[in-house]
Amino acid sequence: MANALRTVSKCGIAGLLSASRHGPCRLPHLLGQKMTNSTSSKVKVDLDPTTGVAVMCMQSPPVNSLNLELLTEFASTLEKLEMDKGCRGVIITSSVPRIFSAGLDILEMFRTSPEHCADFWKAVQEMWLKLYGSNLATIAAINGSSPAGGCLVSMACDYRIMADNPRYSIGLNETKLGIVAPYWFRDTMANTVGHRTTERALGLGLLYSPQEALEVGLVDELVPEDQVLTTATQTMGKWLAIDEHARQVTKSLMRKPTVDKLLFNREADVQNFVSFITQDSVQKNLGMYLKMLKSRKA
Ligand SMILES: CCCCCCC/C=C/C(=O)SCCNC(=O)CCNC(=O)[C@H](O)C(C)(C)COP(=O)(O)OP(=O)(O)OC[C@H]1O[C@@H](n2cnc3c(N)ncnc32)[C@H](O)[C@@H]1OP(=O)(O)O
Repeated sequence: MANALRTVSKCGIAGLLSASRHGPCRLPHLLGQKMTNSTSSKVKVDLDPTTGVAVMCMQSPPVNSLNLELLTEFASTLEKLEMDKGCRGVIITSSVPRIFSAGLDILEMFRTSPEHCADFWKAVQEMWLKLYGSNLATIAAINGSSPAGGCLVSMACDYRIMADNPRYSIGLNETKLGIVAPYWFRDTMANTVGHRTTERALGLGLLYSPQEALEVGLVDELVPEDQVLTTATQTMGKWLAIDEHARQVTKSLMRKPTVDKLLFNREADVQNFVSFITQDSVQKNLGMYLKMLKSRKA
């Protein structure tokens, strides 16, 4: 048990699981690597060595849609931070004005090959496993709209602070696209807001205003737009003031069953996604939704 808990503190919940199934946690070469002010194409990361807090900023205009590239970079950045002994907490935010993330990039699932869909879905799984199973304290600084996959990223954090701007929205709106949020999206939401609220939200494909999201517990706090990041930084101090080992093990106890469900069924989940998304009727729905997005501009 003591060994297992030590492994948790290095690798997060997913790391513990990979340790128990495949030997010691992966990517030992990343241990000790320092990341300060590194800039990559779609995720900028700033690690403050004095506080141990990193800010991961999605910077993929126009809408931070989660395509294969952004998802891969997101997951690998998080993995490096996880392995960095100088990092204890991560704040996730966006540099794109008015948008946190538009969710999964629909173009990755529309008229692409089954092989591409499978690779894309593996990247979505990987991002969620790393974030939801992270040992780091994680805060979403939601400084814009956050539909579907954007909402998933937010919910996978330990705490959510959203800009109090009624023009922004957040929620799992998949049914509005004629698609179905998979069970691990649903579980993440149910763990956040409870079963009944999730049932209604998913069934109706609800996108909540910040005030509504606060009321149902989808976000924890609303602040004026220009204070989202500073509030996230202050709040992180509270999470990091808790004994690290106690916080990490408690987080693992809360999240491990949900992480395990996907971790032990990844391949079946990929197959399920590919066979669903490649159906003609689903492709037609995605095509219509894309058309609708474009026609709103005109
Ligand atoms: C068994 C498994 C089943 C499958 C499970 C699949 C789970 C899926 C999860 C998802 O995340 S699906 C994606 C859901 N996302 C949305 O519904 C958001 C759609 N976008 C918007 O509502 C708006 O774009 C916005 C985010 C509110 C921003 O509005 P704004 O007016 O600022 O920008 P737009 O002019 O609308 O968009 C600019 C540009 O970007 C394109 N775009 C927007 N969102 C996406 C997206 N998610 N994927 C791909 N492309 C997107 C939009 O079409 C515009 O393109 P152009 O017209 O400039 O070419």
